[in-house]
Parts: sequence; C-alpha cells; structure tokens
Amino acid sequence: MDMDQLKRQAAARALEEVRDGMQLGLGTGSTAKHFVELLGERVAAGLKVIGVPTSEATRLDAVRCGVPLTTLDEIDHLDITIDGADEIDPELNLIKGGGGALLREKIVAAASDRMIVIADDTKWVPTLGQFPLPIEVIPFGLGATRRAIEKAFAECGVSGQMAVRKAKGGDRDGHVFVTDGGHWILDAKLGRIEDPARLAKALSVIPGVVEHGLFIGLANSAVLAGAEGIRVIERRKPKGD
Ligand SMILES: O=C[C@H](O)[C@H](O)[C@H](O)COP(=O)(O)O
Repeated sequence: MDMDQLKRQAAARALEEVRDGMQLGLGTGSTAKHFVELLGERVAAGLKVIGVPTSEATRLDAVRCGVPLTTLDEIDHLDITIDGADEIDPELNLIKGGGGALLREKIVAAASDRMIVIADDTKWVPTLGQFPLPIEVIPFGLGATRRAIEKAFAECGVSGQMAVRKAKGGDRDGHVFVTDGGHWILDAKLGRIEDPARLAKALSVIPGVVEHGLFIGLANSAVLAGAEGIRVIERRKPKGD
C-alpha cells in the first residue's frame, strides 16, 4: 500500500470521531487534505458540521469539498481539530510546520477540546528532531532573532544549521517562503531534541519568533496508519501538561 493510501486510512479513522453538530479545526498538509475530502463526502450525505481552516490552502480545499466554514471570531471553541504532523513522539509531542501552517495550526489546536493527529506511521519517532524544526519569524531584525535562537539552542543542549525556507514550485519558486501570516520560516536541523518542552518555552519568549513547530501537550491522540493496520495512541498526561 502506498503512503497516500495510508494517509487516507488514518483520515478515515479520525472521521469516525466526528458527530453531527460538531465544530472542527481543519488541519493542513497532504494527510489533512484527505480528511477534508472525506468530510466533504459526509457533508454531502447530510452530516452537519462547521470547520475552521488552518491555512488558505485548507480553506480552498474545504470550499471545493463543500465543507461549511467559520472563524474563531464567530465561534468560541472547537470540539476536535484533526491535523497531520511531521514527527510524533511517544508523549504525543509533535513537530509541525513542514507546510508552513504552524501558526494557524497552533491557534486552532489550542482552541479545541481535542486534537487528533493523523499520519502514516513513518512520522512516529522515539525522539523529535530528525525533521528540521520550523520557526516562524518576523523578517525585521532577523540577524538578532537568529542569534537569540542560537543562544536558546545552546541553553537547551541542541545545535544545528538554520536556513530561511525557500518556496518550492509555483510563482515564488526559489524565493523566500512567506507564510499565510506574512512571516518567514527558519528550518533548524537539530537532529535530536531531548527536552522539547524546554526548547518550546525558550523559543516562545524570543521577541522576533512568532511561533515554532513544537506542539507540546496539545495532541490528545494519534491515528497512525501502517502496513500492519491502524494504531490509535492516546496521550497519557492530561491536556496542557
Ligand atoms: O504546516 C504543515 C503542517 O504542520 C502539516 O500538518 C505537516 O507538515 C504534515 O503534513 P503532511 O500530512 O503533508 O505530511
């Protein structure tokens, strides 16, 4: 079975958690896109839900699939957010932002009662860090922000190259990648992040850092699809710990 089929299977399993009347956070990326498409089929068959998209790409997908949308200004909470991830560790801490949507994804996940992560099982890792950590930054004063990030890395016992992300394909191919919020992304190749919660806190207090791709204590469960079938892993600690 190819990777895309596994992603769709994970999305289909997460869809079983969706009930009539729910308000849903809609993630971004190739796995979340399968969820939006499958949700669209259920909506066409009569399911009543409303979604908040985590990116312009997902907003367009949802419109194409007929999923009704709202915003976090119009509603005060979400029942479930269903989103993909770049890496998932056994505590259900995540690296996200490979597609550049980390800021809206984190706002939406934090406004949700539950977050279900959907992925093929290659995303499951014993320790986060092999996937470059996306850090969303303000272009102004980037040199100072980079130095502050390097200091935070050293304090947290990690190190590695950082590069400004470039767009791949489309009109901006080869130019600096710009997020939906108008910011840039630094991708940090850290290899191994022993204490992701500590690093997350250290990055969050740097003024030029808008957000980072470490999602700590936000995911409640992970649906992992692999050659052997689907595994659902529940978070052991209560949300927010
Ligand atoms: O910014 C993008 C998101 O965090 C995605 O959820 C993540 O990159 C996983 O994407 P995919 O399902 O395409 O591997």
